[in-house]
Amino acid sequence: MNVPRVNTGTAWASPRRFQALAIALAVTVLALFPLVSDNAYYQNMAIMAFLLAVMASGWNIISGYTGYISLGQSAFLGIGAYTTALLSIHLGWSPLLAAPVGGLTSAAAALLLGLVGRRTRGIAFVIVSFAFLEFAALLVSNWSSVTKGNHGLALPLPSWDRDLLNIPFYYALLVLLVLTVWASWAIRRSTFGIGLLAIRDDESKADGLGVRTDRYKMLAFAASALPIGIAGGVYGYYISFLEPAAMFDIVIAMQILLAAHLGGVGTLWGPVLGAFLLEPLNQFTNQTLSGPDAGSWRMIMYGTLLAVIVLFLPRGIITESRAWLSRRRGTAPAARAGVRLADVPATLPAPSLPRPVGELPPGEPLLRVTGLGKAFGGVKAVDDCSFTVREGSVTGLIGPNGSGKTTVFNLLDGGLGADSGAIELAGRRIDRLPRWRRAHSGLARTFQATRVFPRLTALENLAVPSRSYSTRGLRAGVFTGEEAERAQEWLEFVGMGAYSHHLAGELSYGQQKLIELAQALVLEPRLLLLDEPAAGINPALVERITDIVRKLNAAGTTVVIVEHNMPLVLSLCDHIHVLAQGRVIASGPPHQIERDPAVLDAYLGDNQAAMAGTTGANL
Ligand SMILES: Nc1ncnc2c1ncn2[C@@H]1O[C@H](COP(=O)(O)OP(=O)(O)OP(=O)(O)O)[C@@H](O)[C@H]1O
Repeated sequence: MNVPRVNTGTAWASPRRFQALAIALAVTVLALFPLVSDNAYYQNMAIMAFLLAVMASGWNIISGYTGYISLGQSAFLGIGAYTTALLSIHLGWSPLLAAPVGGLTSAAAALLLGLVGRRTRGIAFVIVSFAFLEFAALLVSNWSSVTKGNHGLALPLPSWDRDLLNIPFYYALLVLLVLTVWASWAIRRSTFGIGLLAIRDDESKADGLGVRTDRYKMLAFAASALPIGIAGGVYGYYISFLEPAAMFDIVIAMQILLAAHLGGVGTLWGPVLGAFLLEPLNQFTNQTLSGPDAGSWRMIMYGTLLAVIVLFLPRGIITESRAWLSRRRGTAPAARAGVRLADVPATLPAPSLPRPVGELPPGEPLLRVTGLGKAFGGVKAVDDCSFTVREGSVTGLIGPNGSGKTTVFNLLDGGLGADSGAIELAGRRIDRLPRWRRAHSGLARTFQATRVFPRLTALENLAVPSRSYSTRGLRAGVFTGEEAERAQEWLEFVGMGAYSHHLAGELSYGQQKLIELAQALVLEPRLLLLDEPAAGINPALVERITDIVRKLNAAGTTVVIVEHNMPLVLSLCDHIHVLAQGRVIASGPPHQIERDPAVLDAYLGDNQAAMAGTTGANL
């Protein structure tokens, strides 16, 4: 099965080809420039532009791809520079050879910041990253026995022929820039990169789909700091004198942010373009602003510029111009509003995995929940809750609003930790397993309020839960490989095959529900938890989802449904558990449950007569 491709125009004039030509031309011009001109001013400007581009591209990996906005990334420039300087001063290493060690030291330091990133997100992380920069500056200032503190540290002067001037620095940083952009491209095209983008859009959801988010983030932090640290080593050698105030400067962090936002955060070339556009301005301010207030004026200027960009060019030059071009050329995926979805195919995509957990002992339920408890402050949302789910069944979990159904799902999939009780899947305790491992143990779920990754395409959404998903799966070509084809098959199974290249955030609520369902199915779960699959969608879509559930069940998937739509529950489920105040008050087949006095009482209090006429309605 082929993944549909977006029309990118005639081959000879396609934007992709135009972009490749422009890049090749720019790299050639930059590579030849020092050979045809010995203008030191422009060479210096290019060196500084390369430096900023490397830093902005590195920043883009953790902040653009992964969504952890860091104000501390310039600390890695300083760490790389100081490591390089100390190695060259004390061990006599050539600074250009010591610079990669500076990069590795920065990557190691980034892991420390990453440890904080395991627990902190959003604005709190921005503040922590800024504190990290300040901490690094203070450490270097005060550790004078090693760093010479505020007196500064002098590096050896270049040993090469004076006629070569700055050419070795120029090429060292140009090569580093090319490598950084290449690494950035390879990451973006890998399953690892898709995982980072998923973390950016919804980290806890990515976790629930089997992405090892902690490990991914740590790797992203290290990958982001490595090139910046190497660049720091080269830059330190270039300026030959290091001072903490200059090397750990918040103004550099601002420039990185500004370059990335100007070009386009999260894009491959945006940070590079932004750096090249910003550098002339940096040079201008260096020449015109001097004196003790120069730093403050620069901050005011960069801050204002950032505000202007965020207001008038929020997605940056690259993304805005791409959107404009595709509107003009009509290459955006065609709007499909109101288009009828394709029928659900008669058969499921062929399974690609062996059963994730062992065969069940005879008589053993697939899911056994025993004495589960969860309290939020004084509210006992789930209280000594016990039930089982038979393999091959479609089991309903119903109950009045606030009875704890969603909390039970959250405890099952590991989104919440239980206060007490045990959960066994196929005879194996899973309640102490991390969330991603539960997803890989055969458990998948959908959410009451649908959660897709809005800035990923439908197909990329389905690449996130790929089973081979691990850092070992770091490779390019996710869009054309076997995984993309399987993802496409699942999209087609739910009727969304024609939408593979649409951004999930631009699809309708019902379509997003189907994408989320397909996403869960890519995991090939043994137990599928559906939280209100029929809520907020039209009857035709309810019928489609019912059809899908029946087909999945016929193929061997066990399903647990939380739903208020009673006709759906009664027609689809072969067994029902009723929750009230966090515990199971009744269990049985649908015909028994709909007449159970305890159930009627839980839903409607004493007004049981009214209930007699409502079994066909939503509860
Ligand atoms: N994160 C939370 N913090 C505090 N209280 C919570 C939290 N999540 C759930 N609760 C409380 O736990 C109880 C059970 O909520 P839950 O969402 O599990 O019920 P539900 O049966 O799924 O309800 P509904 O049918 O309305 O979706 C409610 O009283 C709710 O307010």
